Parts: sequence; C-alpha cells; structure tokens
Amino acid sequence: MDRHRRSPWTDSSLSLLARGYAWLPDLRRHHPGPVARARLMGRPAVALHGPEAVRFFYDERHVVRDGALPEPVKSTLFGHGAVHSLDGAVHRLRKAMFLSLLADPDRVRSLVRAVETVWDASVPVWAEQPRVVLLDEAARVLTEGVCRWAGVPLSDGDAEPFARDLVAMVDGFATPGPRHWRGRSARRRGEARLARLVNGVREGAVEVPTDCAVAVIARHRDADGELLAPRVAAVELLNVLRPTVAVCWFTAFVGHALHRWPENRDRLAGDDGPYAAAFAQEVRRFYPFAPFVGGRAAADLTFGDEPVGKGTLVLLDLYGQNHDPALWDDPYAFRPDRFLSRPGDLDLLVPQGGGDPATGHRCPGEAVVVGLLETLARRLARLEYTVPDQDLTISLGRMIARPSSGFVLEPVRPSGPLHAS
Ligand code: HEM
Repeated sequence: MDRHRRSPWTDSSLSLLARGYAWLPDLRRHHPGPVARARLMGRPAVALHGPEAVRFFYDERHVVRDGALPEPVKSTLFGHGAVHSLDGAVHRLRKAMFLSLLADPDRVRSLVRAVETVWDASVPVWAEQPRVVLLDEAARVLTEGVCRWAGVPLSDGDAEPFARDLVAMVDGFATPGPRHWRGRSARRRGEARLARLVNGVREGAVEVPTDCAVAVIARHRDADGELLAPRVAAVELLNVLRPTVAVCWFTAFVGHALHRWPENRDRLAGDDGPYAAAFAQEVRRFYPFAPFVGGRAAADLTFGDEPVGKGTLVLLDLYGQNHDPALWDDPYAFRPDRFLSRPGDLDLLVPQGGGDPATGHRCPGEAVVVGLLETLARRLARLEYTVPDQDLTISLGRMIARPSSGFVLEPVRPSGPLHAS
C-alpha cells in the first residue's frame, strides 16, 4: 500500500495548517505550470488557478463535490447534507432555493436595509463606550439584521451569543485547536435551535412571513419530492445566516483599509456610489478570506496537457488568483480605482468562487456581500473615531485571517448626516 495513503502526517496537511493562505501560492511557485501537485489528507491533489482553470473546475463533467469535503469542515463551517456537497440535478434544485432568496435585488436591498437599521441604532450606544471592537460589533449588528430579514426570532440578549456562535463556526474550520472545538459545539447548538424553529413553522406553532428565508427553507422540497429533514433545513438556514454574519471579517478589513489608506474616507463619506462599489470589490479582492475551494476529479482528465487521475482532489486557488501579477496590475496594492474602469469578468475576481451560480457552486451571496460592504464602508467613513495602539497584524497563517486586535475604535462619535445614505 502507498505509504502516504496511510498517514496524513507525511503529506502537506500540516504545512497547509501552518502556512495558511501562503501554502497554495507557494506550492504553485515551486511547481510552475498549469498544475501543481501535492498530497493532502493522504490523497493526491492538484492545484489550479486562472480563468481557464475556473471554467474547467466548475464543469461538473470534470469536478464533483460528493466526498470532497473533509469531516472537520462539514462539522463546523458548512454542516452535513449542505448544498456545498451536492452534485447534478439535486444540487441545482437546492441551489435554486438559495437563489430565490438571494438573487432578487429587492430582497438583497431589504437585507442591507435591515442591517443598516441595526448599525444606525448602535452608533449612539458605541458613543457611550470607551472602546469598540469593530469585528465583534459588526458580527452582532449583522446577526440582528439577518435574523430580522430571515424571520429568525431573537429574544433580548440573544443576539450576542448567537453572533459568537455564528462566528465560531467560520473561525474554527481550519484549525486543530480549541477554536475548532468551539466551532463544533456552536454548530450543534445552532442546528438544534433552528431545527426546532423549522418544526415549529411546519406545525403552525410559530408564525413567520410567508416569503422569509425560514418559510422558504421550511417548505422546500428536494428532488425526491420530500421536505428537507429538520436538521438539514437547519443546516441550510445556517448557510444563509452564518456567511452573512461572516461579513464582519470584511467589515474589520474595511476599518483596516480606511486606517492604512485614509484618502478613501472622503470619497466614501460623500455620495460617490460607483466608488463605494469599487471599494467593496477591492476589499473582497485584496484581503484574505476563502483560501481555495476543492472537489474530486469525476474521471481521468487532462488540464493544460497534464493528466489528472479520477478521484484526485482538485483545488482552485482563490486567494492566489486574486493576487496573481499576471492577472492584476500591482496586486498587493490596495487600489479601488482598478474596479472603476475594469469590466467585470466573473471568472477573474473569485473571492466567493467562480462560474455561474445557478448551475455551479459559485456563492449565491455575492450581491449581499457587495451591498453590505458598500453601505457599511460609507457608514464607517462617516464615523469619527481614533484608532488606539493595537496589533493590526493580519497573519496569513491564521484561517480565517483577521486584524489581530479585531480593529479597536475609540471613542466613537456620530459625525454629520449619519443616517442619510
Ligand atoms: C463573507 C463573505 C462570503 C464569502 C467569502 C463567501 C465565499 C464562498 C465560497 C468560496 C463559496 C464556495 C464556492 C464553491 O464551492 O465553488 C461559497 C458558497 C456559498 N455561499 Fe458564500 N461567501 C460569502 C457570503 C455569503 C452570503 C452572504 C451568503 C448567503 C446569504 C452565502 C451563501 C453561500 C452558499 C449557500 C454557498 C454554497 C453554494 C453552492 O454550493 O452551490 N455566502 N461562498
């Protein structure tokens, strides 16, 4: 038997955990060419990047998701039975449910407005506090906003612990330590709570608006014509709530960007709509978030004349592609202007995956993320605050990366017409 198959410690898994976002770009530097090879979790793996690789990767004749996700990722980040691990017609039907909630501009605007309302109500409260950790406060604001929008009831004092759990599910997926175990317990709690809610809605014991996310997911029928098992419905509801709350990482990065490059503040604080959109795109491109996505080769394949055997783990390097000097002018410079002139190429900017969201696994939440970042960046640019001494290091070895301090502000005072957007 192949020695590497038996022990995950003889392959690159530990190196990935230690090097984080730098692992895949480094691997590609050491293996120039269309395909970089490694072993991950005891399995042969290939890494691809670039728009052509995106088109290859998101073609289901090449790459499928069934059996590709490691258990620790399912038990923290995505949940068992989630849309992320489905293929073919079953995937498309489940995905259509997400798109019915997230592709309609009116629904996206109402989610953004729900978050704005909570943010605006929080500003005077922050003004009373000596210091505010932006990442934590953004998580609470986003949790309250998305729960209101989705029809998830929150009792008094519930938003903060629920926000902590939603953050823990994301923060714990790629680390073997205590963060991972916090992520697992947070998921168990979250799934149990939302499965009870789904049961309550189905039995008529809990009333929610007919077209809110809870109602849509509770009455969704899979390809077999059956309602989702309550636990799977809870998993999918979490797949709306959790990534919306994960925008708190990007919000902390917005704080970081306004601090490092303060010239952005005036343009954002004014009513420059196209600039806010370009700024949001540059935050998504520049800062580290999802490192890569992975699937399994569906057959014996060839990419760029290189063989890729059936069953091989195929990784698409999202972070590396967003920083590739062959694709981006001066990729390590933070320059929102690049998105003012550039026509959008869906397979070039891939912080949330590539391809067509309706037929493939591309994230259905991109419009939500861009909408939230536009509005939160404008609001942050209009706040007056000082940034005390703190550790603003963003370690690429930590997944998910974050400004180490979470970005501390003090004191926060409303300035100007804060409530007009
Ligand atoms: C915080 C910012 C976000 C990032 C960095 C992000 C990133 C991603 C990535 C990398 C994927 C996987 C693509 C693939 O497998 O090829 C994905 C899938 C997904 N995302 Fe997001 N996302 C974000 C926000 C959102 C939001 C706001 C929602 C919903 C409200 C959402 C819902 C989903 C769902 C349901 C999938 C699974 C799609 C599928 O498998 O077909 N995401 N996201």
